Amino acid sequence: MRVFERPPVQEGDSDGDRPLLVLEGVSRLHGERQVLRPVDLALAPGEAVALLGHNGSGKSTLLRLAAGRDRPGTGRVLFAGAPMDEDDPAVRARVAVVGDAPACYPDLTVRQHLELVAVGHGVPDREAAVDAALAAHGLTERAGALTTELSSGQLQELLLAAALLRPAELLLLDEPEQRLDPAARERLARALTERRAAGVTLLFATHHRELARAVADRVLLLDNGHVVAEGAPARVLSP
Ligand SMILES: Nc1ncnc2c1ncn2[C@@H]1O[C@H](COP(=O)(O)OP(=O)(O)OP(=O)(O)O)[C@@H](O)[C@H]1O
Repeated sequence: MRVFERPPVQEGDSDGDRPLLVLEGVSRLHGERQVLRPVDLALAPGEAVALLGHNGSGKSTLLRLAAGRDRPGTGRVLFAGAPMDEDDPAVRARVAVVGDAPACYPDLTVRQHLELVAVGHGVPDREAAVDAALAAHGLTERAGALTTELSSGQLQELLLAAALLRPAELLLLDEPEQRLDPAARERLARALTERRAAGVTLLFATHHRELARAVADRVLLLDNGHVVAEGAPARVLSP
C-alpha cells in the first residue's frame, strides 16, 4: 500500500544546477577487500537520493565517505564545490548527519538536548521549535526524561529530531527508520518529505522501500560494493 504522497520539488535556489554534493570515483578498501567500488554521484540542491542494498553492500561506507567521516581510497568528495571536511565549522553548519552510532548527552533531558542543538545552530523562536520537534517525533511525553532513559526507538527519534530541528542544506542519514515502529516511520517520512519540499538535499540509506518511494527522487541500488542500478524509485524498485 502506498502510504505517503510526495509533494513536488520546489524550484532550486540561486546556486542553480550546481551539485551540492559530488562523489567522484570514490572507493574504499578494508584490508584487501574492496567494500566500495568507484562510485560517481552528484546531488543537485533539493534532490533526495536513497541508497538501498543488502546488509554489507556498502551503504554506510558510502555515507561515511560522503559525510567526510572516512577517507576514500580513491576519488574525492566535494561539498558546494570544495573538498568535504567534516571539521570545517562552515560545513558543520550546513550539513546534518545521523550516522549508525547514537550520540547523545547522557546528563541532559530530551528537551535540554534539543534546546542545546537549537542554541548551537541559532534556531529562531527556540521554545516553539523545540516543542514542535518533540511533537513531530512523538517525544512530548518523554521531554523530561534523561536521554539514557529512552527506549532504543525513542533515542532514534531524538537523534532524528535533533538533526531535523537545526537548519541544514544537506541531510545525510544512515537507516533513519532503524528501530522505529510503523507510526514513527510515517512521522519520519512526513518529516523528510517536508524537508525535501523546503529544498533540503537528502542522501539516506534505508532498508525500507516504502520510505525510498515516498521521499527519494532517485535510488542507488548497491550490491557487494557495486552500484548495480540507479534511477527513479518506480523504475529501480519492484512493486
Ligand atoms: N571497519 C571495517 N573494517 C573491515 N570491514 C569493514 C569495516 N566497515 C565495514 N566493513 C565491511 O564493509 C562492507 C560494507 O559495510 P557497510 O557497513 O557499508 O554495509 P551496509 O550496506 O551499510 O550494511 P547494513 O545494511 O548491514 O548496515 C561489509 O562487508 C563490512 O563488513
